Amino acid sequence: MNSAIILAAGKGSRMKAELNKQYLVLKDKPIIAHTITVFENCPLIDEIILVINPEEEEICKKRILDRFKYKKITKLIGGGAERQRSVHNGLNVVDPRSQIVLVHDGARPLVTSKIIERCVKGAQAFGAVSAGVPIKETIKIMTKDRFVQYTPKREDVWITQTPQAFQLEIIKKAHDFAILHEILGTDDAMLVEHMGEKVRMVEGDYENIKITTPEDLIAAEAILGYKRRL
Ligand SMILES: Nc1ccn([C@@H]2O[C@H](COP(=O)(O)OP(=O)(O)OP(=O)(O)O)[C@@H](O)[C@H]2O)c(=O)n1
Ligand SMILES: C[C@](O)(CO)[C@H](O)COP(=O)(O)O
Repeated sequence: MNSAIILAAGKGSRMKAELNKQYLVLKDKPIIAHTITVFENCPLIDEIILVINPEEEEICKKRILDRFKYKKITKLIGGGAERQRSVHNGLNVVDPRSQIVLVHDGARPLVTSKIIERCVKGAQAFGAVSAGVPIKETIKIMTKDRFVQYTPKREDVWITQTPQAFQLEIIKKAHDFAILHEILGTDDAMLVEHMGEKVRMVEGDYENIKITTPEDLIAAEAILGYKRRL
């Protein structure tokens, strides 16, 4: 069986909206509802653990759970001050029978079943994978005083997305390692890297954007509109 931890416990501060960005409407439903629906409809996913801000439990129940009546959400749990803490809280309640655990940003509503499938198969084969896409720009690594240190070769650089998928024992070990060594990462793959384990990149999609700032909402509306016309 495979579990998905969907993260929605952030503050959405960069979105500068009245409401946490997860509950902003994108086309016909809240952002988080788009995200959960993809996992709900993916045959490779058996359970969904939804991680929310406990202060938003009522809004989540009223606007999401009572309205869409998802069958695969087995647990609704509180997140933490950092994304990593939210993931850790999710890991604590994953069904122990799970082989693969996916961690996904609730703020990435344009994820697809195909990306999920690639992540599950990748984690089965390699132990730890992250969705991602090759960069299209040129990247500069800077010094502290903002001078260019060097320019990595474009073919060596990908943009990390989610889902990130892991064999259960690997990701649990990585989070315990991070706590022991006081490592705070911006993604879960980084914690596995810090343990000296390999992480394989699998093909995400340029449309699998993270809705972080207002213009991302405009982009997501446009992508959804375009996809509906296909
Ligand atoms: N303590 C946190 C921080 C983030 N997240 C989730 O992790 C995903 C990626 O984080 P990000 O896009 O940075 O969301 P926020 O932290 O809410 O945004 P901001 O940094 O603008 O406040 C989001 O779905 C967010 O809800 C979480 O569950 N718990
Ligand atoms: C996990 C992630 O989406 C990979 O790109 C990203 O690191 C999340 O960062 P955020 O600051 O929590 O948005």
